[in-house]
Amino acid sequence: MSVVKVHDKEFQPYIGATELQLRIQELAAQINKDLAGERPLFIAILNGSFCFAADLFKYLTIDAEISFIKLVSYKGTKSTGNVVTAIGLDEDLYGRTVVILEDIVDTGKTLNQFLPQLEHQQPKKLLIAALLTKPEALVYPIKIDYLGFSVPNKFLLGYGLDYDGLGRNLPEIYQLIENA
Ligand SMILES: O=P(O)(O)OC[C@H]1O[C@H](OP(=O)(O)OP(=O)(O)O)[C@H](O)[C@@H]1O
Ligand code: HPA
Repeated sequence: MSVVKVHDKEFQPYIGATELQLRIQELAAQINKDLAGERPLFIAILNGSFCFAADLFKYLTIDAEISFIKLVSYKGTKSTGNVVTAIGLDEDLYGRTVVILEDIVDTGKTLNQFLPQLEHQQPKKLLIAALLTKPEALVYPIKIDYLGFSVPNKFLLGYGLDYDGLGRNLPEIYQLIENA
């Protein structure tokens, strides 16, 4: 692994492909143990989570379903602020064990705005699996049930994460080199 340049910025290797896969296998093993017999519904939030979702799901050995949604945020009126709606969520969550799949919880804003919509449907359990989180960046507290890595507050790239549309196809995770 070496430094990569995407658009105008340089990124250094941060988490290798093997380390990623080993950690995701550990998360899957824990989920296999915790949710056996519950036939959980995994909801992966696009775009960024597609690599994490695909790999984690392949390591599951229990009965499980998966669905993909896209969140769209737009400016509301001053009184409502940003509103996040889901495109593509067809399943009825009532009484289900639901696991949200995210590549990264950064400020927590996305999930903070979206989770109430899911809770409204009264799932039996609403769990969160996130590959990455940046504790120093978290503004909206989110309880992550299955966490891959806690990382410093630096911009990351690769394994689904993009910089202005590019870099999602890198099989490992890179960190922005500041002032490069
Ligand atoms: O905790 P937050 O500060 O809300 O950041 C996390 C969100 O940001 C990224 O999505 P993004 O909106 O960049 O869209 P993308 O997945 O299509 O890249 C990521 O996939 C999370 O959904
Ligand atoms: O560090 C990041 N990299 C790419 N996309 C992101 N979305 C939230 N945080 C990040």
